[in-house]
Amino acid sequence: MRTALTIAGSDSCAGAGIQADLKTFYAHGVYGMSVITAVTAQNTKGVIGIENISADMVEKQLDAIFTDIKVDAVKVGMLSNRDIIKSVSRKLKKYSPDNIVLDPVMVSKSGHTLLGPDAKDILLKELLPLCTIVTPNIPEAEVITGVTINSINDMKKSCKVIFEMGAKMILIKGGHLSTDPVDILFDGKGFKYFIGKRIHTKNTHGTGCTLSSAIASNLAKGYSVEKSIVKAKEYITIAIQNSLSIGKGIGPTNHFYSIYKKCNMLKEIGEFKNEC
Ligand SMILES: Nc1ncnc2c1ncn2[C@@H]1O[C@H](COP(=O)(O)OP(=O)(O)OP(=O)(O)O)[C@@H](O)[C@H]1O
Ligand SMILES: Cc1ncc(COP(=O)(O)O)c(N)n1
Repeated sequence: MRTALTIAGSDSCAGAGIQADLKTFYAHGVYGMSVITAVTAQNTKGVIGIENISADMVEKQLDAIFTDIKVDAVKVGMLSNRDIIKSVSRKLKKYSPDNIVLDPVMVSKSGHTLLGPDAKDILLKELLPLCTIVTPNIPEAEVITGVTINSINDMKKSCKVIFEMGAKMILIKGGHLSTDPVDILFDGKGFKYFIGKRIHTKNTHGTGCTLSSAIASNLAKGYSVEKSIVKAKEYITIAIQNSLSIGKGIGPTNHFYSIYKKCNMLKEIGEFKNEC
């Protein structure tokens, strides 16, 4: 079985962070593992508290996994502060896994800061160049580049700036556009466009976490970066279409629906015999 590791924060309501990542790995048939960088007290309405894990304990978790188990892909999410970023970068440099997807989480959908203001520079300098692909949303791309994004052209300009900073591949996600969402991939040579239809729902908690861990799952299974994004977009679209009105705020996406659909499909073609 292929394996994937998430290095991210815990979200107590499980719409985003470690919990969303592990659900996504599971739904993709990939063995999921976790290194927790912070514990957040969080629900669909917002973030109530954050307690960071010490950099030393983050390193111990990384050593525990990498000295024992082959990791086919890594997804990196919330990293909180400079010390944690330095530790994660050092260990990823040392163990050098084949595929690293960096979701540069900065602010939650509910507006809470998840990355210290002094941590951005070290993230870009130490971690960005180690990653196969970085997946900022529009506000994150604006903070990284200083380029205001109002159009597809602005997204393309930002991709080029992030490439110049040392990223190998950049996917700027269009969930925050006012139009239909268009995600743009740049590999230093050309652009690819992943065009979606906007699903009108308030329940989009954890969409970025889910997309990046779906990309990591597909990379772990050996798909190319482009194919991994196409398949991850299919997954997130179904998860948003069937998102859940749980709680009073921004509800989570629905991972179960994808598994359920897959099981029924396998049943139909006679390859799934057990109860699903
Ligand atoms: N309402 C929507 N309808 C269809 N696709 C969407 C919608 N919102 C987001 N997406 C898609 O979901 C993926 C994640 O994009 P988004 O811009 O929401 O990331 P994000 O802001 O990092 O998410 P989060 O911070 O909530 O985890 C992208 O592929 C985007 O196109
Ligand atoms: C632990 C953790 N990681 C990431 C996010 C971003 O997700 P969102 O933007 O949907 O709030 C979050 N809220 N919590």
